[in-house]
Amino acid sequence: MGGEILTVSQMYAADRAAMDQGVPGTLLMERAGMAVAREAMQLSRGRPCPVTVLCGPGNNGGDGFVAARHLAAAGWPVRLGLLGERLALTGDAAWAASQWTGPVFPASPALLDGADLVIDALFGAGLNRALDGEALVLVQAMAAADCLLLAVDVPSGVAGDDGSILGAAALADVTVTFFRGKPAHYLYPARRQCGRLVIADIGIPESVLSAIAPAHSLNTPGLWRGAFPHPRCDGHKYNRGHALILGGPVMTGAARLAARAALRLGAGLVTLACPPTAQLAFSVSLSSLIVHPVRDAQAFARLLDDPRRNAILLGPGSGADEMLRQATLAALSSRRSGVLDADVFTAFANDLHSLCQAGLDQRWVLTPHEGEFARLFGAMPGSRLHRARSAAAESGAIILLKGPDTVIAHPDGRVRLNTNAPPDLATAGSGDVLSGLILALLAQGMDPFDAASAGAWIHGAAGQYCGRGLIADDLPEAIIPVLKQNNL
Ligand SMILES: NC(=O)C1=CN([C@@H]2O[C@H](COP(=O)(O)OP(=O)(O)OC[C@H]3O[C@@H](n4cnc5c(N)ncnc54)[C@H](OP(=O)(O)O)[C@@H]3O)[C@@H](O)[C@H]2O)[C@@H](O)CC1
Ligand SMILES: Nc1ncnc2c1ncn2[C@@H]1O[C@H](COP(=O)(O)OP(=O)(O)O)[C@@H](O)[C@H]1O
Ligand SMILES: [K+]
Repeated sequence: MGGEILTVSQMYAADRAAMDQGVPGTLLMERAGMAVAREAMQLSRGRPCPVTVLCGPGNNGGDGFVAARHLAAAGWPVRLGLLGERLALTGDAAWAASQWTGPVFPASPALLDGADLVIDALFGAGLNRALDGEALVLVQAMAAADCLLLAVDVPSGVAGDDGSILGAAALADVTVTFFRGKPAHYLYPARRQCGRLVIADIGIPESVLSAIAPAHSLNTPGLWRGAFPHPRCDGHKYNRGHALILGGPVMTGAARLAARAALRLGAGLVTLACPPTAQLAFSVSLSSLIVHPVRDAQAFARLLDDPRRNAILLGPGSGADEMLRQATLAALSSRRSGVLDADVFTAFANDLHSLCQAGLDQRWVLTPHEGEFARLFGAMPGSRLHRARSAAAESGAIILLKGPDTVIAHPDGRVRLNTNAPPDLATAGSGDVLSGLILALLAQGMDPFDAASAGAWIHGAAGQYCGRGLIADDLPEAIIPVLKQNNL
């Protein structure tokens, strides 16, 4: 199954396209409900246990009716509660209810008493306003219940497109969705509420995707493996790229981490330009690093006269001063590619305009965390997905918005969501390693959107490899095993 991510309206379009190709809606719902029942049986380890299915007024509820029927047929004692009137059900959901021969109780928290497993089929893609009244009470009761919870499509209360929670959503053990994942399955806070995600095949033909042309996908190696740089057997260090990093006078660790990561990921040479006062600190840190003292931004700009220095990183530990501003503007006007990180966002706070005027475009990757993002782009409304997309469109650059659910956005509207990063990566200097990884790939000529994607994924994989107790210094050392294990 591909890593495309469908918005709610795209999922409805996929349903419609499947029906247009002759797959009846009732069959889609039957398969959806069967997939839910199958997971419910697995969750209860194949041993029949008391199940409560809470069904809502739409097709999510319809899936619940189908799942209830299959569970009951397989010997699970099922109680079914419906929010709303049975006679008010329409379409496929009405059909699904007609196939259920057991009693239909009014949905109420009391139905959860004695259940070992609850199936949350209240609302899925059709949630269009914040939960309140009875619906909110039911979701709160599920959240408080001491039993296994399986969510149909999404935990009810989750907004499918942006991962926000509209009022409340219970923490599911498993969420079963259909055909493809939706943004909420990968974006916090909703991602946490989903538990383990199962994507079930319900017979929607893959071919419907070509007309839908999803702009969002999971960041998987399949997207960029073919473009991943490898050393040529007849090559030399210069055709593996020469990366240039601007270090600063005080926080030298950040640029050192980035440099180490860039060397490990295959940049042929890495030059670190720094104030003369910091030369010693950089020189003793890494023998394979070229250290170049620069007194001012003009001296830094002169390093760009050598066209072999083909990728630039500014920001980590650079110091948010006028020198960084001028060096950044010089780098942008040199028509190279590169990464802007950390102090650049402070030096250009609320001044995206100057970066754009100097030549910011899609050869550049910006890697802010939330705080840095707000510094450069101001307080934008909306989800992280929406904001990263808007910022990419506004700046013309690749935006990699860091966090547990890193969003990588291209100005043309494409978005990749990176989901392999463990929380252990939330440690000082880990972002500097990430910018060094992306820098190395840019230096080796990789397309910037792919370089950002591959860098984020390898960063996550390195985090997983190190596991608990990792510090940022460990990450560059994990690059060799990560590359080996993943045939990169
Ligand atoms: N063939 C298919 O299409 C397939 C679809 N599939 C399944 O369908 C699901 C989508 O179904 P759906 O579109 O019917 O939406 P659903 O999530 O059931 O909710 C709609 C209802 O909820 C109500 N409502 C909304 N917000 C509310 C609130 N805050 N508080 C209270 N009520 C609220 C809303 O009321 P209204 O706004 O009309 O007043 C309406 O009655 C999808 O998630 C998947 O599980 C699968 O079977 C695969 C095949
Ligand atoms: N909870 C988390 N789960 C997974 N990854 C995380 C989490 N928190 C932070 N990260 C990742 O760790 C890195 C931290 O970067 P950053 O905040 O720039 O740190 P620093 O400035 O110290 O280098 C980013 O790549 C971010 O995506
Ligand atoms: K649900």
